[in-house]
Amino acid sequence: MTAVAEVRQARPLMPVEQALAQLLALAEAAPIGDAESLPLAEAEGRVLASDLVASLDLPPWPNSAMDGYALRLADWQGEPLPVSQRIFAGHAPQPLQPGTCARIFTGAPLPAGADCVEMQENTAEAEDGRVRFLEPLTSGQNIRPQGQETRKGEQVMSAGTRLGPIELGLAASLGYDRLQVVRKVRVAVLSTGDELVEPGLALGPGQIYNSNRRLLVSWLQRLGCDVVDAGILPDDLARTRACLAELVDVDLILSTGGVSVGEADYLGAALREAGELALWKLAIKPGKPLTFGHFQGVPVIGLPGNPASTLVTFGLLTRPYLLRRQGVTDVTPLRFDMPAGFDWPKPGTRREYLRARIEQGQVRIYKNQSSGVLRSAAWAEGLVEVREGSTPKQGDRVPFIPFSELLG
Ligand SMILES: Nc1nc2c(c(=O)[nH]1)N[C@H]1C(S)=C(S)[C@@H](COP(=O)(O)OP(=O)(O)OC[C@H]3O[C@@H](n4cnc5c(N)ncnc54)[C@H](O)[C@@H]3O)O[C@H]1N2
Ligand code: MOO
Ligand SMILES: [Mg+2]
Repeated sequence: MTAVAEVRQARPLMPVEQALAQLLALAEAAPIGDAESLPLAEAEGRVLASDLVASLDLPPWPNSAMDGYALRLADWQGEPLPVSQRIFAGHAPQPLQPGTCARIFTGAPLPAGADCVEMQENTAEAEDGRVRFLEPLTSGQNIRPQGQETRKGEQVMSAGTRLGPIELGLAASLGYDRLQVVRKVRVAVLSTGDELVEPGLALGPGQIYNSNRRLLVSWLQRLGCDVVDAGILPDDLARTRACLAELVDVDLILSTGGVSVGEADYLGAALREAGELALWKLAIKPGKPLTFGHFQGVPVIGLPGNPASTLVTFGLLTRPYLLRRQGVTDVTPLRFDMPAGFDWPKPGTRREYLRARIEQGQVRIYKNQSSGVLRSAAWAEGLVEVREGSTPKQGDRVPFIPFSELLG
């Protein structure tokens, strides 16, 4: 059968879960093995290459959780105690003199011999500057013990953790100024289509502006990828082959357009020729013709050209693939079950991802869900998932995936 005859054949659509599982398995088979050491300031968005082990106890010594007074409980018989020292954060205390208390401030080291801190609001000044404790006291109160957060030698983050502000803060709290991270994934972005013109230039007849390139390049940069802009590729089989053959030193070729069954859709043909088309046609809407293959050993993901299809298939399938190649285990976006603020009477044969937002606690969908309408996504705050065959009605709970789960 010729390639053209083959693509004209109807074939069953692959369920989204199955496609994702296959993509993740392919990602695991091609891990980005190299690591580099980076200062914390440059590590945001990157993936930890090795487990991070605490090099010290945290906190390194017992300290006060309150501004107040430290004392030894056994020294207190209900009478006011004299103050024998003042201890500020960042300063070393003297051992506590028996029969006295110490003025102490939040974060200051507890003096040896003290086993209790009382907040100043529960004290009163007595004669000679002594301190009267007004409430019952218990041993250990308001003390943050040494190692309460982390013990030296304990694993605090595992390889494959993505480093955001919180993880970087945690590494800093343990004194790390550099981390071993997986090297950046190199992704070539290719926009296919005779109709495409870059913004800023004049449009000729039949032309439109290339929006997918900007969307993908910005998104990939957020994901910590090294982007190679491979420009616009005209709809031509020979040019497609030649272009793919040049992109040899990348980890992934990510193209848009040219994956459906039109006579100017050449990406699938080029991959089919090269004998390595692993995935094509998914039960997803938008995004059905998503394509995965290899060209001369380099993985290629062909996203459908319609901008909303590009967005959905990048967010739900390509993003997890790229993260898994860096060793990230948890690549599943959170979904929140929310009451539908719409009726969906017609059951579909593909899993639909509708551009939606939350209004008054309900999921509302954009009026025009055409895959060519990127404005729907700009209006939206996320995607609502409608499963194959299901017909949610007003008030039924539907899974909502916020864009914030996908964009970073
Ligand atoms: N006979 C059939 N036709 C189509 C089918 C089908 O099953 N049978 N599927 C439709 C679906 S679903 C989709 S999605 C599209 C996917 O098409 P391609 O991936 O081949 O993309 P193109 O045909 O090249 O372009 C589609 C659409 O998107 C616009 N586009 C492309 N690239 C960009 C870009 N970088 N920036 C902005 N807009 C872009 C392009 O102009 C087209 O309008 O196929 C359906 N057809
Ligand atoms: O699957 Mo296409 O992406 O609906 O327009
Ligand atoms: Mg097409």
